Amino acid sequence: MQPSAEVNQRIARISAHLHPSNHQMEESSILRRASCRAKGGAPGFKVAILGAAGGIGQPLAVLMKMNPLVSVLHLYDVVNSPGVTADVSHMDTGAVVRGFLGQQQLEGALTGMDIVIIPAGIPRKPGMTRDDLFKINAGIVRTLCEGIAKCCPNALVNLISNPVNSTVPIAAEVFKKAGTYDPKRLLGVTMLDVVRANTFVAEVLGLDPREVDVPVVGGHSGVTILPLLSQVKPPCSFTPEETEYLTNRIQNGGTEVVEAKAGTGSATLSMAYAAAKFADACLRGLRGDAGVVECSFVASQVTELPFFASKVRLGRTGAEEIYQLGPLNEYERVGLEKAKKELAGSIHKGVSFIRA
Ligand SMILES: NC(=O)C1=CN([C@@H]2O[C@H](COP(=O)(O)OP(=O)(O)OC[C@H]3O[C@@H](n4cnc5c(N)ncnc54)[C@H](O)[C@@H]3O)[C@@H](O)[C@H]2O)C=CC1
Ligand SMILES: O=C([O-])CC(=O)C(=O)O
Repeated sequence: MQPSAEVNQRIARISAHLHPSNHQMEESSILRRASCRAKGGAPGFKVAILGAAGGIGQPLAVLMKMNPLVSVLHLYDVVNSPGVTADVSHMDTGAVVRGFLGQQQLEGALTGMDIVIIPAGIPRKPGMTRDDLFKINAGIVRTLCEGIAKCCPNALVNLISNPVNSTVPIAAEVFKKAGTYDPKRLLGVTMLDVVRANTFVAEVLGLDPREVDVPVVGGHSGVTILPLLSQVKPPCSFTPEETEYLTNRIQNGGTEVVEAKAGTGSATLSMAYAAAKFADACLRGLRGDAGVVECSFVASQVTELPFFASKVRLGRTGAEEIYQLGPLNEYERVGLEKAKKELAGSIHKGVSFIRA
Protein backbone atom coordinates (compact mmCIF):
# COMPACT_ATOMS: atom_id res chain seq x y z
CA MET A 1 0.00 0.00 0.00
CA GLN A 2 1.30 3.49 -0.90
CA PRO A 3 1.57 5.94 1.99
CA SER A 4 -0.96 8.74 1.78
CA ALA A 5 0.11 12.26 0.81
CA GLU A 6 -0.33 13.30 4.42
CA VAL A 7 1.99 10.53 5.66
CA ASN A 8 4.57 11.46 2.99
CA GLN A 9 4.42 15.05 4.12
CA ARG A 10 4.89 14.04 7.72
CA ILE A 11 7.91 11.87 6.83
CA ALA A 12 9.44 14.74 4.86
CA ARG A 13 8.94 17.04 7.83
CA ILE A 14 10.58 14.60 10.24
CA SER A 15 13.46 13.99 7.84
CA ALA A 16 14.10 17.74 7.45
CA HIS A 17 14.03 18.03 11.20
CA LEU A 18 16.52 15.20 11.76
CA HIS A 19 18.96 16.11 9.00
CA PRO A 20 18.86 19.87 8.72
CA SER A 21 21.43 21.19 6.26
CA ASN A 22 22.76 24.57 7.23
CA HIS A 23 20.38 26.29 4.83
CA GLN A 24 17.43 24.13 5.72
CA MET A 25 17.84 24.67 9.42
CA GLU A 26 15.66 27.71 9.83
CA GLU A 27 13.14 26.46 7.29
CA SER A 28 12.79 23.12 9.06
CA SER A 29 12.34 24.76 12.45
CA ILE A 30 9.56 26.89 10.95
CA LEU A 31 7.89 23.72 9.60
CA ARG A 32 8.35 22.06 12.94
CA ARG A 33 6.78 24.94 14.78
CA ALA A 34 3.87 25.05 12.34
CA SER A 35 3.29 21.32 12.74
CA CYS A 36 3.40 21.21 16.54
CA ARG A 37 0.43 21.89 18.74
CA ALA A 38 0.55 24.42 21.58
CA LYS A 39 4.36 24.72 21.53
CA GLY A 40 6.00 28.02 22.33
CA GLY A 41 2.95 29.28 24.15
CA ALA A 42 4.33 28.62 27.64
CA PRO A 43 4.94 31.71 29.74
CA GLY A 44 8.58 32.54 30.21
CA PHE A 45 11.47 34.49 28.79
CA LYS A 46 13.29 34.31 25.48
CA VAL A 47 17.01 33.72 25.77
CA ALA A 48 19.70 33.68 23.06
CA ILE A 49 23.19 32.22 23.42
CA LEU A 50 25.75 33.61 20.94
CA GLY A 51 28.68 31.19 20.65
CA ALA A 52 26.37 28.31 21.56
CA ALA A 53 28.48 25.59 19.91
CA GLY A 54 31.58 26.35 21.97
CA GLY A 55 33.07 24.90 25.12
CA ILE A 56 30.94 27.15 27.33
CA GLY A 57 28.04 27.49 24.89
CA GLN A 58 27.12 23.79 24.77
CA PRO A 59 26.78 23.04 28.49
CA LEU A 60 25.21 26.47 28.95
CA ALA A 61 22.60 25.58 26.33
CA VAL A 62 21.78 22.43 28.33
CA LEU A 63 21.46 24.37 31.57
CA MET A 64 19.29 27.09 30.03
CA LYS A 65 17.07 24.44 28.43
CA MET A 66 16.56 23.11 31.97
CA ASN A 67 15.58 26.52 33.36
CA PRO A 68 11.79 26.65 33.87
CA LEU A 69 11.81 30.45 33.38
CA VAL A 70 12.94 30.05 29.76
CA SER A 71 10.24 29.52 27.12
CA VAL A 72 12.35 30.02 23.99
CA LEU A 73 16.07 29.30 23.60
CA HIS A 74 17.93 30.50 20.50
CA LEU A 75 21.33 28.91 19.83
CA TYR A 76 23.57 30.93 17.49
CA ASP A 77 27.10 30.23 16.31
CA VAL A 78 29.19 30.58 13.18
CA VAL A 79 29.81 26.79 13.17
CA ASN A 80 28.09 23.60 14.37
CA SER A 81 24.90 25.13 15.77
CA PRO A 82 22.64 22.71 13.79
CA GLY A 83 24.02 19.69 15.66
CA VAL A 84 23.95 21.34 19.07
CA THR A 85 20.39 22.52 18.44
CA ALA A 86 19.13 19.10 17.32
CA ASP A 87 20.75 17.52 20.37
CA VAL A 88 19.53 19.99 23.01
CA SER A 89 16.05 20.19 21.46
CA HIS A 90 15.41 16.55 22.42
CA MET A 91 15.47 17.36 26.14
CA ASP A 92 11.96 17.02 27.56
CA THR A 93 11.86 20.42 29.23
CA GLY A 94 9.59 23.35 28.41
CA ALA A 95 11.78 25.68 26.35
CA VAL A 96 11.44 25.61 22.56
CA VAL A 97 14.92 25.47 20.99
CA ARG A 98 15.82 27.05 17.65
CA GLY A 99 19.20 27.07 15.95
CA PHE A 100 20.85 29.81 13.89
CA LEU A 101 24.02 29.50 11.86
CA GLY A 102 26.24 32.26 10.55
CA GLN A 103 26.07 36.01 10.29
CA GLN A 104 23.09 36.00 7.91
CA GLN A 105 20.97 34.34 10.63
CA LEU A 106 22.05 36.64 13.47
CA GLU A 107 18.96 38.82 13.11
CA GLY A 108 16.65 35.83 13.44
CA ALA A 109 18.57 34.67 16.50
CA LEU A 110 18.23 38.04 18.24
CA THR A 111 14.79 39.34 17.35
CA GLY A 112 12.45 39.35 20.34
CA MET A 113 15.02 38.19 22.91
CA ASP A 114 14.77 39.19 26.59
CA ILE A 115 18.32 38.10 27.48
CA VAL A 116 21.34 37.61 25.23
CA ILE A 117 24.25 35.63 26.68
CA ILE A 118 27.57 35.99 24.85
CA PRO A 119 30.29 33.36 25.24
CA ALA A 120 31.52 33.85 21.64
CA GLY A 121 35.23 34.22 21.04
CA ILE A 122 38.55 32.47 21.46
CA PRO A 123 39.77 31.16 24.83
CA ARG A 124 43.27 31.35 26.35
CA LYS A 125 46.11 28.85 26.00
CA PRO A 126 48.87 28.47 28.63
CA GLY A 127 51.14 31.52 28.77
CA MET A 128 48.49 33.93 27.47
CA THR A 129 46.77 36.69 29.43
CA ARG A 130 43.10 37.47 28.90
CA ASP A 131 44.20 40.70 27.24
CA ASP A 132 45.96 38.62 24.56
CA LEU A 133 42.44 37.66 23.39
CA PHE A 134 41.53 41.31 22.72
CA LYS A 135 42.68 41.37 19.09
CA ILE A 136 40.18 38.71 17.99
CA ASN A 137 37.41 38.92 20.55
CA ALA A 138 36.98 42.72 20.41
CA GLY A 139 35.79 42.50 16.80
CA ILE A 140 33.50 39.55 17.52
CA VAL A 141 31.85 41.38 20.43
CA ARG A 142 31.45 44.54 18.34
CA THR A 143 29.65 42.68 15.54
CA LEU A 144 27.34 40.81 17.92
CA CYS A 145 26.49 43.97 19.85
CA GLU A 146 25.69 45.81 16.62
CA GLY A 147 23.18 43.03 15.98
CA ILE A 148 21.71 43.41 19.47
CA ALA A 149 21.37 47.19 19.02
CA LYS A 150 19.45 46.57 15.81
CA CYS A 151 17.28 43.58 16.72
CA CYS A 152 16.70 43.53 20.50
CA PRO A 153 17.88 46.85 21.97
CA ASN A 154 15.93 46.24 25.19
CA ALA A 155 17.45 42.83 25.94
CA LEU A 156 19.67 42.28 28.97
CA VAL A 157 23.16 41.41 27.76
CA ASN A 158 25.27 38.94 29.79
CA LEU A 159 28.79 39.37 28.39
CA ILE A 160 31.20 36.48 29.03
CA SER A 161 33.77 36.88 26.19
CA ASN A 162 37.21 37.88 27.43
CA PRO A 163 38.80 40.21 28.23
CA VAL A 164 35.60 41.20 30.08
CA ASN A 165 37.32 44.33 31.47
CA SER A 166 37.51 45.60 27.86
CA THR A 167 34.63 43.84 26.09
CA VAL A 168 32.01 45.44 28.36
CA PRO A 169 33.28 48.97 27.51
CA ILE A 170 33.32 47.93 23.83
CA ALA A 171 29.67 46.83 24.04
CA ALA A 172 28.74 50.10 25.81
CA GLU A 173 30.37 52.15 23.05
CA VAL A 174 28.61 50.16 20.31
CA PHE A 175 25.25 50.73 22.01
CA LYS A 176 26.00 54.44 22.54
CA LYS A 177 26.83 54.80 18.85
CA ALA A 178 23.55 53.10 17.94
CA GLY A 179 21.62 55.29 20.41
CA THR A 180 20.38 52.26 22.39
CA TYR A 181 22.69 52.28 25.41
CA ASP A 182 21.04 51.54 28.74
CA PRO A 183 23.78 50.92 31.33
CA LYS A 184 21.39 48.89 33.49
CA ARG A 185 21.07 46.27 30.74
CA LEU A 186 24.76 45.60 30.09
CA LEU A 187 26.22 43.10 32.55
CA GLY A 188 29.75 41.69 32.46
CA VAL A 189 29.69 38.15 33.85
CA THR A 190 32.10 37.84 36.80
CA MET A 191 30.06 35.14 38.50
CA LEU A 192 32.77 32.50 38.07
CA ASP A 193 35.02 34.51 40.39
CA VAL A 194 32.29 34.41 43.05
CA VAL A 195 31.66 30.68 42.43
CA ARG A 196 35.39 29.96 42.85
CA ALA A 197 35.68 32.22 45.89
CA ASN A 198 32.74 30.48 47.58
CA THR A 199 34.31 27.08 46.85
CA PHE A 200 37.86 27.90 47.98
CA VAL A 201 36.73 29.78 51.10
CA ALA A 202 34.38 26.94 52.05
CA GLU A 203 37.30 24.51 51.71
CA VAL A 204 39.41 26.55 54.15
CA LEU A 205 36.56 26.99 56.61
CA GLY A 206 35.35 23.39 56.34
CA LEU A 207 31.87 24.52 55.26
CA ASP A 208 29.45 23.57 52.50
CA PRO A 209 30.10 26.07 49.63
CA ARG A 210 26.35 26.65 49.35
CA GLU A 211 26.43 28.28 52.79
CA VAL A 212 29.21 30.70 51.85
CA ASP A 213 28.90 34.11 50.20
CA VAL A 214 32.06 35.95 49.15
CA PRO A 215 31.71 39.33 47.40
CA VAL A 216 34.24 39.65 44.57
CA VAL A 217 34.64 43.17 43.17
CA GLY A 218 36.78 45.04 40.62
CA GLY A 219 37.04 43.21 37.30
CA HIS A 220 37.71 39.84 35.73
CA SER A 221 41.46 39.44 35.28
CA GLY A 222 44.43 38.91 37.63
CA VAL A 223 44.76 41.63 40.27
CA THR A 224 41.49 43.25 39.16
CA ILE A 225 39.68 40.26 40.73
CA LEU A 226 39.35 41.44 44.33
CA PRO A 227 37.69 39.09 46.81
CA LEU A 228 36.47 40.92 49.92
CA LEU A 229 37.34 38.28 52.49
CA SER A 230 36.53 40.67 55.35
CA GLN A 231 32.88 40.56 54.21
CA VAL A 232 32.43 36.79 53.90
CA LYS A 233 29.15 35.38 55.10
CA PRO A 234 28.84 33.64 57.50
CA PRO A 235 31.12 36.08 59.40
CA CYS A 236 34.59 34.60 59.91
CA SER A 237 38.23 35.63 60.07
CA PHE A 238 41.34 34.47 58.23
CA THR A 239 45.02 34.44 59.16
CA PRO A 240 47.29 36.61 56.95
CA GLU A 241 48.54 33.37 55.31
CA GLU A 242 44.98 32.21 54.58
CA THR A 243 44.10 35.66 53.17
CA GLU A 244 47.16 35.59 50.89
CA TYR A 245 46.49 32.00 49.76
CA LEU A 246 42.79 32.59 49.07
CA THR A 247 43.27 35.90 47.27
CA ASN A 248 45.95 34.42 44.99
CA ARG A 249 43.94 31.28 44.29
CA ILE A 250 40.78 33.23 43.44
CA GLN A 251 42.71 35.68 41.23
CA ASN A 252 44.45 32.83 39.40
CA GLY A 253 41.56 30.35 39.22
CA GLY A 254 41.25 30.84 35.46
CA THR A 255 44.96 30.24 34.91
CA GLU A 256 44.80 27.13 37.11
CA VAL A 257 42.24 25.65 34.67
CA VAL A 258 44.06 26.88 31.54
CA GLU A 259 47.24 25.13 32.71
CA ALA A 260 45.44 21.93 33.70
CA LYS A 261 43.77 21.83 30.28
CA ALA A 262 47.25 22.14 28.73
CA GLY A 263 46.38 23.96 25.51
CA THR A 264 42.85 22.62 24.97
CA GLY A 265 41.05 25.67 26.35
CA SER A 266 39.99 27.43 29.53
CA ALA A 267 37.18 26.95 32.06
CA THR A 268 34.03 25.83 30.26
CA LEU A 269 32.01 23.62 32.62
CA SER A 270 32.31 25.71 35.78
CA MET A 271 31.79 28.78 33.57
CA ALA A 272 28.62 27.36 32.06
CA TYR A 273 27.40 26.69 35.61
CA ALA A 274 28.30 30.24 36.67
CA ALA A 275 26.71 31.78 33.55
CA ALA A 276 23.52 29.76 34.08
CA LYS A 277 23.40 30.83 37.73
CA PHE A 278 23.83 34.48 36.74
CA ALA A 279 21.29 34.27 33.90
CA ASP A 280 18.81 32.68 36.30
CA ALA A 281 19.29 35.63 38.67
CA CYS A 282 18.66 38.01 35.74
CA LEU A 283 15.49 36.08 34.82
CA ARG A 284 14.21 36.19 38.40
CA GLY A 285 14.91 39.93 38.43
CA LEU A 286 13.02 40.38 35.14
CA ARG A 287 10.11 38.43 36.64
CA GLY A 288 9.98 40.95 39.47
CA ASP A 289 11.40 38.85 42.32
CA ALA A 290 12.60 40.99 45.21
CA GLY A 291 16.14 40.95 46.60
CA VAL A 292 18.01 39.32 43.71
CA VAL A 293 21.63 40.40 44.25
CA GLU A 294 24.75 39.18 42.44
CA CYS A 295 28.19 40.58 41.54
CA SER A 296 28.62 41.91 38.01
CA PHE A 297 30.96 44.19 36.03
CA VAL A 298 28.73 47.16 35.15
CA ALA A 299 28.72 50.91 34.50
CA SER A 300 29.33 52.20 37.99
CA GLN A 301 29.90 55.20 40.22
CA VAL A 302 31.25 53.12 43.10
CA THR A 303 34.81 54.23 42.23
CA GLU A 304 36.14 56.92 39.90
CA LEU A 305 36.24 54.32 37.07
CA PRO A 306 33.33 54.18 34.59
CA PHE A 307 32.99 50.38 35.01
CA PHE A 308 33.50 48.26 38.08
CA ALA A 309 32.28 44.92 39.41
CA SER A 310 30.34 44.95 42.66
CA LYS A 311 27.11 43.62 44.06
CA VAL A 312 24.10 44.73 42.02
CA ARG A 313 20.37 44.26 42.56
CA LEU A 314 18.73 42.74 39.51
CA GLY A 315 15.19 43.80 38.71
CA ARG A 316 12.71 44.22 35.87
CA THR A 317 14.98 46.67 34.06
CA GLY A 318 18.36 45.03 34.77
CA ALA A 319 20.93 46.26 37.30
CA GLU A 320 18.62 48.57 39.20
CA GLU A 321 20.86 49.28 42.17
CA ILE A 322 24.63 49.13 42.48
CA TYR A 323 25.94 48.64 45.99
CA GLN A 324 28.93 50.42 47.51
CA LEU A 325 31.92 48.30 48.47
CA GLY A 326 31.39 48.59 52.23
CA PRO A 327 34.22 48.78 54.75
CA LEU A 328 37.54 47.37 53.45
CA ASN A 329 40.53 46.29 55.53
CA GLU A 330 44.08 47.48 54.79
CA TYR A 331 44.89 44.40 52.64
CA GLU A 332 41.78 45.03 50.52
CA ARG A 333 42.47 48.78 50.23
CA VAL A 334 45.93 48.04 48.78
CA GLY A 335 44.34 45.44 46.46
CA LEU A 336 41.72 47.97 45.34
CA GLU A 337 44.38 50.48 44.26
CA LYS A 338 46.20 47.81 42.20
CA ALA A 339 42.92 46.67 40.67
CA LYS A 340 41.87 50.20 39.68
CA LYS A 341 45.22 50.91 38.01
CA GLU A 342 44.98 47.87 35.75
CA LEU A 343 41.25 48.29 35.14
CA ALA A 344 41.67 51.89 33.96
CA GLY A 345 43.96 50.71 31.12
CA SER A 346 41.68 47.84 30.08
CA ILE A 347 38.58 50.06 30.04
CA HIS A 348 40.40 52.72 28.02
CA LYS A 349 41.55 50.09 25.51
CA GLY A 350 37.97 48.91 24.97
CA VAL A 351 36.54 52.42 24.60
CA SER A 352 39.28 53.46 22.14
CA PHE A 353 38.67 50.36 20.00
CA ILE A 354 35.26 51.75 19.05
CA ARG A 355 35.94 55.49 19.24
CA ALA A 356 39.20 55.43 17.26
N1 LIG B 1 33.74 35.75 31.90
C1 LIG B 1 34.30 34.64 32.34
O1 LIG B 1 34.34 34.41 33.56
C2 LIG B 1 34.88 33.65 31.41
C3 LIG B 1 35.05 33.95 30.08
N2 LIG B 1 35.55 33.03 29.20
C4 LIG B 1 35.67 33.43 27.81
O2 LIG B 1 34.57 32.93 27.05
C5 LIG B 1 34.95 32.86 25.67
C6 LIG B 1 34.52 31.53 25.07
O3 LIG B 1 35.21 30.46 25.66
P1 LIG B 1 35.00 28.95 25.16
O4 LIG B 1 33.57 28.65 25.06
O5 LIG B 1 35.86 28.10 25.98
O6 LIG B 1 35.62 29.04 23.69
P2 LIG B 1 35.33 28.07 22.43
O7 LIG B 1 36.35 28.39 21.41
O8 LIG B 1 35.17 26.68 22.89
O9 LIG B 1 33.89 28.57 21.94
C7 LIG B 1 33.69 29.83 21.41
C8 LIG B 1 32.59 29.73 20.38
O10 LIG B 1 32.40 31.04 19.84
C9 LIG B 1 32.10 30.87 18.48
N3 LIG B 1 32.30 32.11 17.74
C10 LIG B 1 33.45 32.63 17.25
N4 LIG B 1 33.17 33.76 16.57
C11 LIG B 1 31.85 33.96 16.65
C12 LIG B 1 30.96 34.94 16.17
N5 LIG B 1 31.40 35.97 15.43
N6 LIG B 1 29.65 34.82 16.44
C13 LIG B 1 29.20 33.77 17.17
N7 LIG B 1 29.99 32.81 17.65
C14 LIG B 1 31.29 32.90 17.40
C15 LIG B 1 33.01 29.74 18.02
O11 LIG B 1 32.56 29.18 16.80
C16 LIG B 1 32.91 28.81 19.20
O12 LIG B 1 31.88 27.86 19.02
C17 LIG B 1 36.46 33.10 25.64
O13 LIG B 1 36.72 34.43 25.25
C18 LIG B 1 36.88 32.88 27.08
O14 LIG B 1 38.06 33.56 27.43
C19 LIG B 1 35.87 31.77 29.61
C20 LIG B 1 35.72 31.41 30.94
C21 LIG B 1 35.28 32.32 31.94
O1 LIG C 1 41.04 32.20 32.48
C1 LIG C 1 40.47 32.31 31.38
O2 LIG C 1 41.05 32.61 30.32
C2 LIG C 1 39.00 32.08 31.34
C3 LIG C 1 38.38 32.84 32.43
O3 LIG C 1 38.11 34.02 32.31
C4 LIG C 1 38.26 32.20 33.72
O4 LIG C 1 38.33 30.96 33.82
O5 LIG C 1 38.06 32.92 34.71
